[in-house]
Amino acid sequence: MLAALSRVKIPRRPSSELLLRCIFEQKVERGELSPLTLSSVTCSRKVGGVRDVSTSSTLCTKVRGNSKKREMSEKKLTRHFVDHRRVKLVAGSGGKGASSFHSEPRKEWGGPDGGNGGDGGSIIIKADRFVKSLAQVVPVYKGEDGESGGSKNCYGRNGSPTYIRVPLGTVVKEQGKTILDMTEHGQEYLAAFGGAGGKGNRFFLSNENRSPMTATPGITGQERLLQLELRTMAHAGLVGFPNAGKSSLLRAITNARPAVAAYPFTTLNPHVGIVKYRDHEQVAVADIPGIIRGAHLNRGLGISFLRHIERCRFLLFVLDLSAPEPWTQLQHLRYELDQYEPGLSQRPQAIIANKMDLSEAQEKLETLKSHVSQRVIPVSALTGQNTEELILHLRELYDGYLQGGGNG
Ligand SMILES: Nc1nc2c(ncn2[C@@H]2O[C@H](COP(=O)(O)OP(=O)(O)OP(=O)(O)O)[C@@H](O)[C@H]2O)c(=O)[nH]1
Ligand SMILES: [Mg+2]
Repeated sequence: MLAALSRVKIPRRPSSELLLRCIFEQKVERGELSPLTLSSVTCSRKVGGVRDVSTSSTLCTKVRGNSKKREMSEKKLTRHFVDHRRVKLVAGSGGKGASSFHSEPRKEWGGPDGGNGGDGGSIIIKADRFVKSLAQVVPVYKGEDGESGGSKNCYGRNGSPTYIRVPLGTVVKEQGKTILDMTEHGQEYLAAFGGAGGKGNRFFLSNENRSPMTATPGITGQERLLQLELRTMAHAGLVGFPNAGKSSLLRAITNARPAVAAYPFTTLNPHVGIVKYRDHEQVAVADIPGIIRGAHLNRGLGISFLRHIERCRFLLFVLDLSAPEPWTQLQHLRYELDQYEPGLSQRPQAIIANKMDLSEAQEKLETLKSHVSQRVIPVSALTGQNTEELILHLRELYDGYLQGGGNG
């Protein structure tokens, strides 16, 4: 029996992918995980060439690299990238005040000399542009306690503040309510106040009471339970059903390298790529994992990614022209976005008809155009065909956003 079993070949890769996906989806459902990639940003920093619309021939891309390598990187990123954390903060307590009396030879009644306790250390959340994910944030932070006061009027040392460094774009929430948005490098938020130090008996010295015995304990530090949430900060978001070719398109127009494969939910984390223009303007484009019907009810990869779309200034709806009715895809996508946040689908947008290299695409493109009022940009992410028009339109959207008071 065992020998027979050992002869059965079990395909290794598909099962491990399935396992990874199951684990991931379960974690996302439980709200423990909704990773978003850091690498993409790092990738995009590596971009050497400047995007120039007159050199469209360089835009043609192939799906490069071997699939094993890409898969590895995606797994690695899933493991290391964290965009959601619940943290318990307990600020340091104040040190207790001392109760003592000065005494030395020939000066027996020197009076009270108990010093005050030091203040407890506060906990401060600080935005840092060098931090790229919430992976370093631990579940519990305990502030440093203040030291107790001593005799001879010695004051206790204050507890030093504890800093929690978070990436730009982190939203701090308490009981589901947004408290603040960390958008600037160096921005600080005093999240939990340290307790005040207790008073030593010297403090209670008065004309009425020349030898007070009283000394007070320090006050306990503030306790809070906060949620930290990291949202993608990209100008444009590629929104589409799984397999529509979003990742391929990001590869075609930027130097980011998200994984591309012929099965749905290849992309598990948003990737950000940068389109560079000759005048040094840069537009960040995010490849967001595929959205399916019912995503607003947390189906598929669910709500966690709709959260990232919310942050994008404009949307690029990517439609798969090899699908039987690409225009229904668009309706479903809009519906999902609006269910998540009313009006979200009305952001400045472009409709991208992808996979134009396929034979039946041209016909469907005409039908699609008759179904929608917005501009439709036909492209092929695989061959790079017409990505130039997309890049130009992206710039128009970006300029429109800047004129509308955006600060990039
Ligand atoms: N023929 C053709 N195939 C394409 C084109 N763009 C993407 N594909 C193929 O479509 C499949 C899916 O592409 P991806 O870029 O992974 O799609 P995606 O939208 O990122 O998918 P998810 O990450 O699963 O949401 C891959 O097999 C691609 O090679 C295109 O323009 N033409
Ligand atoms: Mg993808």
